[in-house]
Amino acid sequence: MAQFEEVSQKSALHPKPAGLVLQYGTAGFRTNAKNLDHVMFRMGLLATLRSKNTKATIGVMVTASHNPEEDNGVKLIDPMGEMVAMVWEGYATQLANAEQDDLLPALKDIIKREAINMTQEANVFVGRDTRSSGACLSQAVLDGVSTLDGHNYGLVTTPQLHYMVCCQNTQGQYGEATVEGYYRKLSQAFIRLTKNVPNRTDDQKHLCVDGANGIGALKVREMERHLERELQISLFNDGSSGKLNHQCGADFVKVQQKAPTGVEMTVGERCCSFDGDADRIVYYYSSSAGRFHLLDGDKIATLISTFLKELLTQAGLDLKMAVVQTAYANGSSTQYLENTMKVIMKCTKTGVKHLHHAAQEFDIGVYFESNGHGTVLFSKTAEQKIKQLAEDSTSSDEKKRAALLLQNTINVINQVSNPRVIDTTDAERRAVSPAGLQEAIDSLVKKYRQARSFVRPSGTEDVVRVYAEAETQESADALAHEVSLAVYRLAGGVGDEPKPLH
Ligand SMILES: CC(=O)N[C@H]1[C@@H](OP(=O)(O)O)O[C@H](CO)[C@@H](O)[C@@H]1O
Ligand SMILES: [Mg+2]
Repeated sequence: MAQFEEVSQKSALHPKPAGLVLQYGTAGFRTNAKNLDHVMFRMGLLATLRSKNTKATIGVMVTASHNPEEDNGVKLIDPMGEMVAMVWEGYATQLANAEQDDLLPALKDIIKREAINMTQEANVFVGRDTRSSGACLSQAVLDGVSTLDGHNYGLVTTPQLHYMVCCQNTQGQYGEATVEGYYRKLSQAFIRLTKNVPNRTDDQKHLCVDGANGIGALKVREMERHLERELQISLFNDGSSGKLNHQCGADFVKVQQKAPTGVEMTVGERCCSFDGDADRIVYYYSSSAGRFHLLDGDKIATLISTFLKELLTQAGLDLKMAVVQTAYANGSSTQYLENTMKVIMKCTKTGVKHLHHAAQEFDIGVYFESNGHGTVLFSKTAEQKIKQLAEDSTSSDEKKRAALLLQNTINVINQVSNPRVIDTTDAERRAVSPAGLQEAIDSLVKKYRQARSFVRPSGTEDVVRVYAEAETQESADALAHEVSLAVYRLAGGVGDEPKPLH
């Protein structure tokens, strides 16, 4: 077929370095930008197939999120704005790793397995963050998508591209598939929501935003114009001089537990940080004693679910709400939500797609990773019940007010999303191999008060991650070090022995 001949010719312009092997991990492909041209071209091909296969628009986001500026990556977005289906992650890996001569057979294999009708039209939306390699790499994606079937949105955040894909596939029901449409929908809901907050002070209208020197900075500037001064933003790390994610951004703040470079915090001032593609957020402030307080994903989930629970009670609505976390959630947040707030709690594997799927099982599913990825999902039934109540002329003022606040909350939230020897179970909280590792961790944990620890292979880097929590910082550090040594000993460590953590 002519289509395949064209693929053959074009793929020669995007050659794969022989022997290079990459894996579609938790957040797609991610590595040094120099090694990604062929991957981008091939993801353009794959997104086209996925679009024909689902008869819907598919998104391709070119980003390496919180990683250094020199890196880049790519992730695919499925029709409703969610992460691409798991079996297609496998196809992505096959296609990215096929040597030059094996590309066509690999492509034909996917077409056959999924019984794809090649005459079906395709539509692919492409977006990228601010990395300097992004323009060329998104062009390589578009080379893979036939020119008629692609739309390049250029510079957008990951949540914006998810939103646009979802709008396109719901014929505008979710909103208008443009960046302006995104600002309008979210800012109008925000203004309505905050106007209903009694006695909102000027302090509460002010927010310091660390843009991580990336796309979040550009887009928050654009959005500010729509907020009618209901939110006044002081923007730091706007990309005009600093380097992307360097000494700033959500990951830096979460890991270092301190303010990013460039943000001058006054006591009690509200601050927040995005990551490199603005799909993570963490908040922080400093108390009068100069102590740094972080509001990470665990705290955000706690605040949101408490707020929603209050409104549900006021509205008299019987909706099933759950909070979904991962093994990284601080044990006290889980206990507080479960025992004090009486919220249904779920724990899943690391990675937004796992949390997202678990959250979909409830009328209202609040999900957050500790590092600040997350959102709230409302089922269709929940949305309908809330709408009915808001429009019901016979219900009391209090109920109506609560229902209206819930409605504005739904609209202010962008609901669409965004190795090897060690094997784990129980949402990655226990290791089943290598033999003896879990027992070793259990006996180390027993030595400390209020302690938890687990290990798991990262889904985005070639490392094993060690997590530890305990009553004091010193105990947590000591436990982390001891568990790292056990991993090194029992999982056949290579390279340097692990060093104590800070
Ligand atoms: C401990 C941690 O923060 N892990 C991150 C990280 O995954 P790893 O599988 O741990 O490398 O990157 C993922 C994608 O961005 C994110 O979803 C996840 O939360
Ligand atoms: Mg990110």
